[in-house]
Amino acid sequence: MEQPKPKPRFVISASEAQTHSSPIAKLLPSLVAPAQSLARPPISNFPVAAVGLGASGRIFVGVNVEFPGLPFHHTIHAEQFLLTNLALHGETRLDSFAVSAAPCGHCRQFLQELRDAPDIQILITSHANPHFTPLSHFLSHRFGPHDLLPKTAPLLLEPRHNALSLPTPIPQNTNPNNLTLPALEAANNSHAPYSASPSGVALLDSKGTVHKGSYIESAAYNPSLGPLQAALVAFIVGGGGAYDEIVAAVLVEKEGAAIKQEPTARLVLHSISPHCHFRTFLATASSHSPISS
Ligand SMILES: O=c1ccn([C@H]2C[C@H](O)[C@@H](CO)O2)c(=O)[nH]1
Ligand SMILES: [Zn+2]
Repeated sequence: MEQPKPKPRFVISASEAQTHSSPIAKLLPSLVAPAQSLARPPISNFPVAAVGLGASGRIFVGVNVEFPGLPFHHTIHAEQFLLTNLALHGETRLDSFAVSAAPCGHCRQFLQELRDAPDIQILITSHANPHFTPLSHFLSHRFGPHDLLPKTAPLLLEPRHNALSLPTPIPQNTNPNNLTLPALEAANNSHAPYSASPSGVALLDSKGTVHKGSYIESAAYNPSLGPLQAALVAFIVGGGGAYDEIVAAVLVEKEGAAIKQEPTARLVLHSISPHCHFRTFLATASSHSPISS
């Protein structure tokens, strides 16, 4: 008798991945089609899923997310979602991933933020003869972090602390939902070495769960993923449904920063959850901040 198909999930533990009878090279592509049902593409109706293996042995899923009523550049690509999901769970390396369609140029560029990016193995399940091929084959002559940063700078997924702090005390009446500290933590994890303008968002849903997202920059600037998008990834991974379940949001960004997230985050949030309460707090960077040196 055929086994009932397990429901697709965004994270699979290493021990669970090992209990599967198929080797990882077969398991990753086998999870792509079921994971496509987790995508949210109301405009294109083109669901994309990327299923990746982290260095810890855990398996992570990324899907595309589209926002009706907003310009296309707010879209989250499946590969961006995958990297955000890895960051959210403290995974430090992406080994390989299987994806339902060829990664676009924007995603090939976004993946350059990872250490040893050229070695990441990619399999496209919709191809006639699917097999793993290194990212360097998809994007040769890369432009990446090494073009702009010193070799020692932490890359995406590598441990960092941006040394941001908030003026104390934060008045209690401005912090009704305890979102400020999670948003500060997210800002301190943000990968923003090109602008030195880290930021983070914390969202509160109607069940009382907090979801954190850290802004992720790309060396090529435009493929960067905003802090609200990153927090929406956490909301979706955390089982969130409709966006109007998001009742409150806090953005933390750096005082006097070269780039500002506040107007864009407010606009996107207002569009997807019109009654959501939104506040911004400005953080100061200590003079020993690794990103301002
Ligand atoms: O590399 C890619 C290419 C496209 N898409 C998504 C974006 C949009 O939602 C839809 C159509 O382009 O597919 C991805 O997620 N990854
Ligand atoms: Zn893409």
